[in-house]
Amino acid sequence: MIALEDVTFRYEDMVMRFALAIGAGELAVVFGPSGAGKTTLLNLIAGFDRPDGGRIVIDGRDMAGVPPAERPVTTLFQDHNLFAHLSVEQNVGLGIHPGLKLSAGDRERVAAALEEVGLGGFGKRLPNQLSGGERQRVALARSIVRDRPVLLLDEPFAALGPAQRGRMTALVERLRTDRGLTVMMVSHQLEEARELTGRAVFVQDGTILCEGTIREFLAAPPLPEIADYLG
Ligand SMILES: Nc1ncnc2c1ncn2[C@@H]1O[C@H](COP(=O)(O)OP(=O)(O)OP(=O)(O)O)[C@@H](O)[C@H]1O
Repeated sequence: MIALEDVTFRYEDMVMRFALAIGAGELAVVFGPSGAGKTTLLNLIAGFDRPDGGRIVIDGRDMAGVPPAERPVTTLFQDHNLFAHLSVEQNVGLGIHPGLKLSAGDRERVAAALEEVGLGGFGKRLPNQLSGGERQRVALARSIVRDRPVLLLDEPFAALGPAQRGRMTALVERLRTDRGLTVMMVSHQLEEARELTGRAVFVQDGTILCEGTIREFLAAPPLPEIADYLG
């Protein structure tokens, strides 16, 4: 579903180089030190950054020249996901139509997505009338109505407490299995993904240093750098 073939990208003095292949319906947790290039990796896939070399193929299509809005990808960030002056249902509706012109069928899809993330009945509220976790669930509902096969998550739950983070991770996992989504999630807390079946991707100094299953990485970190990082 996602293939990065010798992709290079540079910020002034930092050169990054990524090669990666993720299958349809797979979960990959991307982790590694601050400044390693995790967000850049997601931005390259989403199309917010353009590679200097190499190829990115998503769902069998070369993404060269394809703008973010036309990629089969939706991205959820840590914050800045919602418009403060729009209601919850309007914010979710933006995932279907940027001009808020929603048909009756569209409104049903919005209501169904809000139910799916446990926010049925919250549609008329404004974002400032919600908790941080509820706001991120609204953003997740908007990702759902966009109906793209790839979901990229850049530490979207980092500002939440441990219990809330656990519930959000479980919700993402349910969406992945119910909808067959391919999910890449940046997280500093590999430990919190312990229960998930998926791949761990360790990024350091602008490259993928090592990959394995989440379980293997937690049970026996394959490199001293990873053991150091995990503490
Ligand atoms: N717009 C930019 N201009 C120049 N350098 C940048 C820019 N954005 C990021 N960088 C640099 O690129 C490197 C990788 O940044 P990136 O945000 O991908 O790291 P990260 O692994 O996501 O870090 P964190 O865990 O702290 O969010 C860092 O050294 C950063 O300073």
